[in-house]
Amino acid sequence: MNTTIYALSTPPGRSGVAVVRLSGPGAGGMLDALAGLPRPEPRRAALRTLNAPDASVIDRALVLWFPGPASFTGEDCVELHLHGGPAVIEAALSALDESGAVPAEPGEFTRRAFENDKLDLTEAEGLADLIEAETEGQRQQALAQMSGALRELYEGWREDLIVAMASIEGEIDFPDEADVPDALSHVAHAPLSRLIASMEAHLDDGRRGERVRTGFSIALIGAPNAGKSSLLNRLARREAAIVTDIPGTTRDVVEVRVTMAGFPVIISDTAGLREAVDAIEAEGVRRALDRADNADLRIGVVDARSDEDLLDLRGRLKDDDLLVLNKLDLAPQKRSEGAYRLSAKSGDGVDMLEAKIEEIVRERLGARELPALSRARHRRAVESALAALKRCRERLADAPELAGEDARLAVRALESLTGRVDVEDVLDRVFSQFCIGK
Ligand SMILES: Nc1nc2c(ncn2[C@@H]2O[C@H](COP(=O)(O)OP(=O)(O)OP(=O)(O)O)[C@@H](O)[C@H]2O)c(=O)[nH]1
Ligand SMILES: [K+]
Ligand SMILES: [Mg+2]
Repeated sequence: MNTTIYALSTPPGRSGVAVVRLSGPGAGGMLDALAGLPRPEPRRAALRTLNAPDASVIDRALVLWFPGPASFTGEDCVELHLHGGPAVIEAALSALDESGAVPAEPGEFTRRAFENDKLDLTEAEGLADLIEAETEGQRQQALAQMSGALRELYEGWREDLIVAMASIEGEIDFPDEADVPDALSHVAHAPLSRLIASMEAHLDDGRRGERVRTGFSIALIGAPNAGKSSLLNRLARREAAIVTDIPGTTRDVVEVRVTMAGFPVIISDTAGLREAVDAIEAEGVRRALDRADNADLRIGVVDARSDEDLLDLRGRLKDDDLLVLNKLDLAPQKRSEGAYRLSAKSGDGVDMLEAKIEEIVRERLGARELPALSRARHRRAVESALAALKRCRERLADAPELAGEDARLAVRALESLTGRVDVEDVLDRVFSQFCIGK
C-alpha cells in the first residue's frame, strides 16, 4: 500500500493563496480530521475551518476532495487552498505530518499518476516542460507533448512493429508447412521499411525539439575590435559584455539569453580571432572556435574597413551563416555580397539583422506536422530502435530467428520511450527533474 504524500504545490514564500496537495489512501481521512465532517462533494470546492490535531484553528480555507481513480494521480487526492502566509502553510504542513502523511519527493505526484497509467513517460516529460516553459514556443511544444503527441507517434510505431513481428515469427514457427508461403518473412519487408523511413525522418529534424527546450545557439565571431561585444549588447539590450577600443578585450565566452520568435536563443560573444599574444588570449581564441563549431548559427562580424578580415571571415562561415559589415558609419559606401550592413555603435541597421535572425529561428524551430523529439533520451531510444530494425530487415530472408530477436529489441527500445517497460533509472531521472509538489 502506498504512503500518503503531501506537498506545497505553489512556490514557497508569501502569496494570496497557497495550495497544498495530498495523495494516497489516507488523504480522505486526513481531510476529515482537518476540516471535519461531512466530507465535501467530490471535485467541489467547500469553505471549511481547518483544525490542527490539538484543536487549534489553522485557517479558513477552500478544500477539494478528489476520490481516486478519477484524480490526477489516480489515488485519493485532496487540495487545500490556504491563505498564502508562511505561518499558515507551516501549520497546515505540520498538521499533515502529525497525521502520518509524508513529504512528497520531487515529481512524486506525477510519478504516481504515471504508475496508475494516467499518463505515459513522454506525457509526464511534457508536463515537466510545461512547468519549465519560459517562452511561447516552449509552451506550445510542451503542451502538445503533454497531450500525447509523442505518445501517439511512438505507440503507433510499436503497434506497426508488433504486426510486422507476427509475420516474422510465423516464419520461425512453421518453417516447413505448406500453407505458410516461403516468402512470408518478406511480408514484413514493406512495413519495416516504412517504419525505418518514419524513424529516420523523426531523427533528421535538426534537433528541433531539443533546441526548443534548451535554446537555439548563436556565436558571434570575428577579428579583435570588429565590434562583436557592441553587437551583443545591442541584441541583448543591455551592457552584457565589456566594450573598449583595446583589441583583445573579450576573452571568455559571454552568453546572453534572449527570446526570439517565441523561442529561447543563446547568443555567445567570443574572443577576437587572431594570433594570441598570451596564454589567456590563446585559451579565449580556442574557446571562441569551439563555440563557433558547436553553434546552430554563426554571425561573422567584420570592421567594414578591412578587406583582409572580410576574406578571412568568409572562409570560416558556413553557407547558412550570417555576415555583418560593422562600423558602417566609418565606411558608408562599403558593401559585400549578402552581408548585413550596420553600426553596432549607433544601432543603425541592427533591426534588419534581428529580423533575419528571428526568421531563421522561426524556420528551424517552428512547429511541423510531426511532433519533435524533445530530449536526448528520445533520440537515443529511437536510434537504437532504428538500428535494430535495420538489422532485422537484413536478416528477414536468411535468419528469421535473429530477425525476430532484433524486432523484439526495437519494440523494447520504443517501450522504454513511453515507459511501458520499467527502466527504473530512466524513471528516477525523469521524475527527479520535477519540482516538489508536482
Ligand atoms: N565607429 C564605430 N565604432 C564601433 C562600432 N562598433 C564598435 N565600435 C567600437 O569598436 C571598438 C571595439 O568594439 P568591441 O565591441 O569591443 O569589439 P570586439 O569585437 O568585441 O573586440 P574584442 O573583444 O577585443 O575582440 C570599441 O571602441 C567600439 O566602441 C561602430 O559601429 N562604429
Ligand atoms: K575591443
Ligand atoms: Mg569583445
